[in-house]
Amino acid sequence: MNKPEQQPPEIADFYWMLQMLQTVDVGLVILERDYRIKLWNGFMENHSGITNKHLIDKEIFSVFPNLPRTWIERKVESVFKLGSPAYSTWEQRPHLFPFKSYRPLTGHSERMYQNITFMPLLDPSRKVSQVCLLVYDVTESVTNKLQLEDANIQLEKLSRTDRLTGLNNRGFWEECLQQEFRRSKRASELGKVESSLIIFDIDHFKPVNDTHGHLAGDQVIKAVAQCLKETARDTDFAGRYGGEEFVLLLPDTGVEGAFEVAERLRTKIQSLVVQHEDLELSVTVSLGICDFTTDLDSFNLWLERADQALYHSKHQGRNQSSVWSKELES
Ligand SMILES: Nc1nc2c(ncn2[C@@H]2O[C@H](COP(=O)(O)OP(=O)(O)OP(=O)(O)O)[C@@H](O)[C@H]2O)c(=O)[nH]1
Repeated sequence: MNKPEQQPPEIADFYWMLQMLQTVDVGLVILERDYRIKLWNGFMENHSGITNKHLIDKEIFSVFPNLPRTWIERKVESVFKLGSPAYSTWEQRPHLFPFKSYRPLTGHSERMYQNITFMPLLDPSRKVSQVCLLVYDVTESVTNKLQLEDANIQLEKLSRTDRLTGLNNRGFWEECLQQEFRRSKRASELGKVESSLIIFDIDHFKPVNDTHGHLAGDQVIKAVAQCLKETARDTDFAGRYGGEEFVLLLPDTGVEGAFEVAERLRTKIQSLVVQHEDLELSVTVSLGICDFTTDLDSFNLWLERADQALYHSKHQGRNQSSVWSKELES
């Protein structure tokens, strides 16, 4: 009987190590001092579609001309020079090798996210003779992280948005008002500040609900909100303050400008025709305006004064705009 051929222990070790390098779920690329490829393991073969034997001894930039050469050279040269590893995370560079992402869970991400380590490999005299690039596929954890961030952004947006109208809700809008109040207070110490507030309310809204139902009322609220969105500038802050009460904060706008905006809003809403089933509904609004003045000691007082002006409009017959003045103080 033939005895199985015995191999010297070093050769056997070499084989199992080679198999491990080939099958490990991390990309391994070994580069010589002159950037020739010495190893391109199974992971790299599978994801690039190019086998080790086509790449071996070829200069990496000649086979992958789209690689960021200057960046790689900077990393590799530092490893040769200092003898210590260098790193790159997906946050700095999402990928080095543009491999497709195949993971079913993360199907929406087109490319594999990669963390890269550049490892020095030492020869027997302890000199760095080669550099090994370890390519980690971090797509799954990155995608989870990005999805979580997306969800948080959506949640934050939802938490400050009014469901029915899509306007800023009362809580978030009040935060904006507080901030604008603080900004105006600070700026007023240095010079003149202009900033105004409009609050308005749909006239006789209760009968709309009572006669035509809540859904009809909701349609009217949505249409008024749309007018408000169309009238406000990008730098203004529009919000739904309560049921049929709306607010508009106008930074860098004096009382004359705010009055003009209020009147534009009022006439626009007056000419609205809201379609609900076979009904055509029209409404008007009453508005109150108050500009920032240095005697205001809180944002609440600013709001209160605008509200006093709004009630003046109501008492004067509705469908009109009023500017706050001392005489309106109750
Ligand atoms: N459809 C609908 N109605 C709402 C909503 N929020 C508040 N309301 C209604 O709005 C009405 C407000 O009525 P009032 O405060 O009496 O005011 P008004 O009838 O507009 O009278 P004036 O403001 O004095 O002109 C109430 O009937 C509320 O039920 C909402 O989201 N949808």
